[in-house]
Formats: sequence, structure tokens, C-alpha cells
Amino acid sequence: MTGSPRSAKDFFAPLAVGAPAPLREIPARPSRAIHFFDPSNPKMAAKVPDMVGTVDVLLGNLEDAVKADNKEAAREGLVTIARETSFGPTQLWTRINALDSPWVLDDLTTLVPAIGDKLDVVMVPKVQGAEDIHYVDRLLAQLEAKAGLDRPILVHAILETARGVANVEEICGASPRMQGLSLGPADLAADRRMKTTRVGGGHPGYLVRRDPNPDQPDAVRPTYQQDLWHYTIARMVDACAMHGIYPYYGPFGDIADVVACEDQFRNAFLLGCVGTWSLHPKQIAIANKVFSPSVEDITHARRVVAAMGDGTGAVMLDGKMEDDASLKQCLVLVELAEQLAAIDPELKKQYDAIEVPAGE
Ligand SMILES: CC(C)(COP(=O)(O)OP(=O)(O)OC[C@H]1O[C@@H](n2cnc3c(N)ncnc32)[C@H](O)[C@@H]1OP(=O)(O)O)[C@@H](O)C(=O)NCCC(=O)NCCSC(=O)C[C@](C)(O)C(=O)O
Ligand SMILES: [Mg+2]
Repeated sequence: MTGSPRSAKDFFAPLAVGAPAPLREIPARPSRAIHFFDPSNPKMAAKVPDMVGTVDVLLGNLEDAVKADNKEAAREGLVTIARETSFGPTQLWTRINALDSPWVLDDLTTLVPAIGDKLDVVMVPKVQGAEDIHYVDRLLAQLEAKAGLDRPILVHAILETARGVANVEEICGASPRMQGLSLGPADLAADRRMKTTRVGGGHPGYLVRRDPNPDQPDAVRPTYQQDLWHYTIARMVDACAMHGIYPYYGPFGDIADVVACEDQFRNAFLLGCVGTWSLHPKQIAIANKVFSPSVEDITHARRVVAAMGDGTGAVMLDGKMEDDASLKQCLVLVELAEQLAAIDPELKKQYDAIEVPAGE
């Protein structure tokens, strides 16, 4: 094939002669936590081999949070770590520098030939529209062809500009490489001129207040904090579901506040996200817990599956109506549990111990 794709039929054609064929379906590999490390930081880098198997994704970060003077050391450090580490079931991702930065071309032209066979996903920051994905798509195809890779490297976009959010659907559908999206709440807040200075999470000022009680006009009126990120995450979830790819929350910068971190992660899980980021080792356990369905949820889901028989009609279970649609909701959880049990022996034990009474 030469030139640009001309019709919808060309969507799955390789973008360079000799590049691997694009995937028609993005594999649903568990990725509850995408753990960030700075490959130029010797202490962090030293911990990476021991983290294999304890986290679903290890991500060598080359962009923000890596000092400008360390950009090359980070890139080279990632090459060394990738070559020397056997990753087993753990995926290896990287976050490259922004497309307008002086580093990104060297990031891609170094990493793909050196460790392209080990890299599962390239995370692209500050994606504005489909044109950014098209650029990375073609360049990856050229580099993969040159390196003789036999499987395509997937692409994950971070939504961190207002324009990126406005173009979210076209970003998700821009290439068969698109694996998923993450929220970039810090850059997005700055770009939108929001007034929060936190990296993700809520804000005590973003609230609603109960109406005054006419009989007690001076009584304290309770307030309820709202989720600043609900709108954006909900848009991401719809865009990803529409294109068969996966939404993730993103960073929670208040490392010390493990309670609010868990809450933010859970909101994302309930809305449809498959995972989140972990910036510090202690956030991995929080993410793994939140993004694994509970034993109670799986027990209920399996009871509904058993009670629904051939999957049609309506039944009563514990006083509640279950039907074809609630069965589908339960199957989302059951399928997720099966995928997680395949890579997490502890969870497998818990899910295997569930007993569903026969004949319900
Ligand atoms: C927060 C920091 C500074 C606290 O770092 P610390 O050293 O103060 O923490 P600590 O509790 O003292 O660390 C304990 C031990 O764990 C190690 N450690 C600590 N963190 C890690 C790690 N991630 N992976 C592996 N090891 C780690 C650390 O080196 C230390 O090792 P030691 O016991 O041998 O001394 C540090 O954890 C860190 O730099 N984390 C990564 C930050 C990062 O990647 N930020 C970029 C993503 S967020 C973002 O970019 C925004 C976004 C999306 O773009 C947008 O919203 O716009
Ligand atoms: Mg950012």
C-alpha cells in the first residue's frame, strides 16, 4: 500500500510497508494500576524489577516530572531497564514527551528500535485532536517496519486540554492503535483556567448546599462536596466505549491522603474506567483493590446469571427485578473477574470460593 488510507476499508491497513498489521480488537488486558516511575531516578529504577508481578502496568515516564536535564538519562534508563527486566504478565508502557517538545522525536526513534518488542503501549500527552494520533501512528509504523517488529505498539492518549476534550470522540477513533484514554487533571485544569491547584481529586469549594429551613433560619445548612471531574470522565467513558477502547482515571497527587485517593478511584471505577495511575508505590494496592470487583459484587452477579437461565425474561431476586439488561451489567463484572483471576492468584482464590446456591 502506498499513500494515505483513502477509504474506511483502509483503516486496518499498515501505514508503512513492512509494518505489522493493526489489531482489529484491543485486548482487554488487566491494567488496574499504571505505575509511573522516572527511569533517570536511580532509587526508583532500582525498585522496578521487584515490582514486576505486583502491578499490572509499569510505565517509564519521560515527560513532566522528569527534569529537563534528565530527559536523555530517562530515555536511556528506560532502554536499560526494559532490556534487563523480564516482565512476565506485567505490561511495559512509556509516556513520551509532548509532540511539540524538543525530545519526542528522539524518544520514539530511540525506543522503538531498542525496546519496541517489549513496549506494549506508548502514552501520548496533551493530545489535541486526531491529527496528533495520525502523526504518531505513521511514525510508529515506519519505525516498526524498520525494526522488523511483528506486533503493533498501541497508543494511549492523555486528555489534558480543552481542545482534546472537545475532540475526544475523534481522538478515540483516529487509529486502530488507540488503546485508551487517561485524564490529565493538572494540565487540563490549567488549560481550562479552572481554579483548583491540586493534581486531581476534589475541592472543598465545589459544593452544593441544602436549602434553608424556614423554621430554623439560623441552623447550619449541610454542604455536599461535588466531583470536579465527573463531566470529563463521563465523556471519556462514552467515547472509549463507543470505539471499543479503555478509559482510565489518571493521577491523584495527594499521596498522603489515601482515603480520598480511594474515593476518587472508586468513582472512576463505578463510572466505567478500567484502571488508574499510581504515582507512589502505596497507591498500587489502593488501585488493585478498587478496580477488582468485590467478592460481594461477584457473588450477586453470579446469582443473577444463574437465576436468569437462558438470559431472557424477568425474575425476582431479593425483592428486586432482574432482566436481560441487568444480566448484561452482571456479565461485565463476571467477565472482569475472570480476566483478573487469570493474572492474580489471590483474587482467583477469593472468587473461586464463592458458592452460588443451585436452583435460584
Ligand atoms: C511523589 C514523589 C515525588 C514522592 O517521592 P518521595 O521520594 O518523596 O517519596 P517517599 O515516600 O519518600 O519514597 C519512598 C521510597 O519509594 C521510592 N519511590 C517513590 N515513588 C516511587 C515510584 N513512583 N516508583 C518506584 N519507587 C518510588 C522512593 O525512591 C523511596 O525509595 P527509598 O526507600 O529507596 O529511598 C514520587 O513518588 C514521584 O516522583 N512519583 C512519580 C511522579 C510522577 O510520575 N508524576 C508524573 C505523573 S502525574 C502528571 O504528569 C500530571 C498529568 C497527568 O500530566 C496532568 O494532570 O497534567
Ligand atoms: Mg500533564
